[in-house]
Amino acid sequence: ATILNEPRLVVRKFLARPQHEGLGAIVRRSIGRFELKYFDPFLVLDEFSVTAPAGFPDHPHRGFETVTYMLQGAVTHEDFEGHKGTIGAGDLQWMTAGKGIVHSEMPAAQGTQKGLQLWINLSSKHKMIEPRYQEMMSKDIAEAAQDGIKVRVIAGEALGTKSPIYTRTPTMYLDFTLKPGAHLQQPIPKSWNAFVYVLEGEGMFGSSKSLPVTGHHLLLLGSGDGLEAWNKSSKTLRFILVGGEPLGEPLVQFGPFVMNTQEEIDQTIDDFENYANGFEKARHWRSESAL
Ligand SMILES: Nc1ccc(F)c(C(=O)c2c[nH]c3ncc(Cl)cc23)c1F
Ligand SMILES: [Fe+3]
Repeated sequence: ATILNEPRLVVRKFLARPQHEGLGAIVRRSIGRFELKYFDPFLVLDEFSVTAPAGFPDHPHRGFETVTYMLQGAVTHEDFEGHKGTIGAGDLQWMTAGKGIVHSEMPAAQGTQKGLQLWINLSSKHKMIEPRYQEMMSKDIAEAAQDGIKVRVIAGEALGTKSPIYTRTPTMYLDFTLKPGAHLQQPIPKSWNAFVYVLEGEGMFGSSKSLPVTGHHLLLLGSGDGLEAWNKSSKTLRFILVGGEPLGEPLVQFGPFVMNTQEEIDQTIDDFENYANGFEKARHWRSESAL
């Protein structure tokens, strides 16, 4: 049965290559790299790989959200409010930094920890809200399966299944696994920007005559009412589909500070250096993992 009237075509394709980030960590950055600095409302998509003692030691965030989804291993996060936890394979941490968070994100186990971290911008009216976490264990993430398709619904809705995650900036985040031969039609609100990031196997996206796309590739989708995908290979295909409502606001970014004007960035740097306006607890806090 045809669900989509106007399947979105792939308008740009990027191979995410490894680069250094944090302290000795490796990330494949697709959104946020030079050629694709911002895909409104998305600032960064990192496919990270980190092995102790490397990691992401104490660092701040203001003005956006980080969504960490573990694929292998585990990461312990710890912030300046004393909020601490470990996210293991399949677990999710949706962190709304708002007016300010200082935290560390370090390997929690031996071996290589792998996952995805997506940075979602907040609208000017939400940039200075109180920080907030929404955390889900793998077993609690909504799953649905149908016709050779399995979906884990991180945010939004798919195959009639909804996620409980509240997305301030309206967002969908779907983890799809397609068996050989499967064909997917997933609606996406027409006004949203959307992309696919392939994790495993090879798939066709947008048109069944398009070239197969393999892992570590980011595909920007054009206009239309949804994503159509095919797995015509003999292996399992796994990818994430992420979409969000563009904010359409000015963007001024200084590393982990994302505001709307240079003055707000200057003020943020001043707040951070003077432990003020949301960064008070950074004055005496150091993570236990600090070397
Ligand atoms: N500003 C800035 C500077 C340096 C960093 F390393 C970071 C940072 O923590 C991360 C960058 N990508 C990541 N993917 C996964 C995880 Cl768990 C953390 C990060 C950061 F935010
Ligand atoms: Fe962080």
